[in-house]
Amino acid sequence: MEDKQSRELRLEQEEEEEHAKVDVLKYVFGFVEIAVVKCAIELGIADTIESHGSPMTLLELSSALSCDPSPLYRIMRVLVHLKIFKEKPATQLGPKVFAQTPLSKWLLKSGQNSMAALILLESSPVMLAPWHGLTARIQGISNPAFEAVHGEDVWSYAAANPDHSKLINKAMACDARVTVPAVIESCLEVFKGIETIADVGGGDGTTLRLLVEACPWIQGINFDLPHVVSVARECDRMKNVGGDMFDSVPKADAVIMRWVLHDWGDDECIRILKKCREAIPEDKGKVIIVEAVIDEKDEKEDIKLTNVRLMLDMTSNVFLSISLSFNVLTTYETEPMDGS
Ligand SMILES: C[S@@+](CC[C@H](N)C(=O)[O-])C[C@H]1O[C@@H](n2cnc3c(N)ncnc32)[C@H](O)[C@@H]1O
Repeated sequence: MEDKQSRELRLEQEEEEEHAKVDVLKYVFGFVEIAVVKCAIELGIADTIESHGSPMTLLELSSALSCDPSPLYRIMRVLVHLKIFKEKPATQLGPKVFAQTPLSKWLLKSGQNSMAALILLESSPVMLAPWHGLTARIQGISNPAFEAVHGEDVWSYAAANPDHSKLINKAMACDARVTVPAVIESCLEVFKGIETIADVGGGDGTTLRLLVEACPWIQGINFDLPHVVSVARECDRMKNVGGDMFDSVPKADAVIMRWVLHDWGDDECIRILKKCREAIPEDKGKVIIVEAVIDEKDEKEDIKLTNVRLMLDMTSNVFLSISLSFNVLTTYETEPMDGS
């Protein structure tokens, strides 16, 4: 006869098998979530409800978006299931309505908290195609998968394709608008005493603009590839300089790099850091790195953030040279170089 312990173990295994039967279907249809969210952004569903000023019925929404109500309803049903929008029950006076949630507001096409550009970048055909080369990449058969598909690395491709470059810059800017104020608020001490700072790989200058606005004692240089800075915005106490960080970095009291090193392998990171070291004063220079860090030993980590860090690391693996990822602000005070 089965004892209590064996019975419990058997029931636990049966339960796990039941869950697995359903869980595996996530991988059959996983791509649909991204496609539906992308569609919601492209249609401007969140923007339409926002400018309407109150929740909308299906007919109001379909008329505002010039869509057939039936397919729109099916998209809305998924978006409600994903808790991106809320469906509020019908009242005596009218039918059910669709309302914004904190999550749908991240899908607005513009504004302080918009992540739309980053979602549109990552779900663009250009960025999705390389994922088909992940296996070959892991087996070491191919170059970074982006190069294998597009024939050149991400940055050369962006230089030759202004629309894609614009999408990258917009995507980076929307993330910067969210993370940079948090970095400044929690690490203001780091920026005290810095008179000039170069943002290396600074994109369209959003990070630096937020920094000089919050720290009026700082003058900034936004440094990036020439095709990027040629379309970057100018603002007070900040200028744009084009160049290649593997050749040299503009001289300043400090260098900041946000989301740059994770794009490169160890050898390239060392070359970039040496150029940063040459650009700052011997005795009091700073290199400030803002990155995602995977801490495999931290068992108390927020599981959702760990998920984001691991996924970000996979994008580095597919698109670029191999690297680990970081997510904290780290500063290195300068020390005399020993030539290594
Ligand atoms: C992931 S983006 C980060 C943008 C920006 N730091 C931010 O946080 O929004 C990486 C940036 O590095 C720039 N970059 C790539 N290669 C470069 C190079 N050789 N010299 C200077 N910038 C480079 C890219 O053009 C891009 O703007």
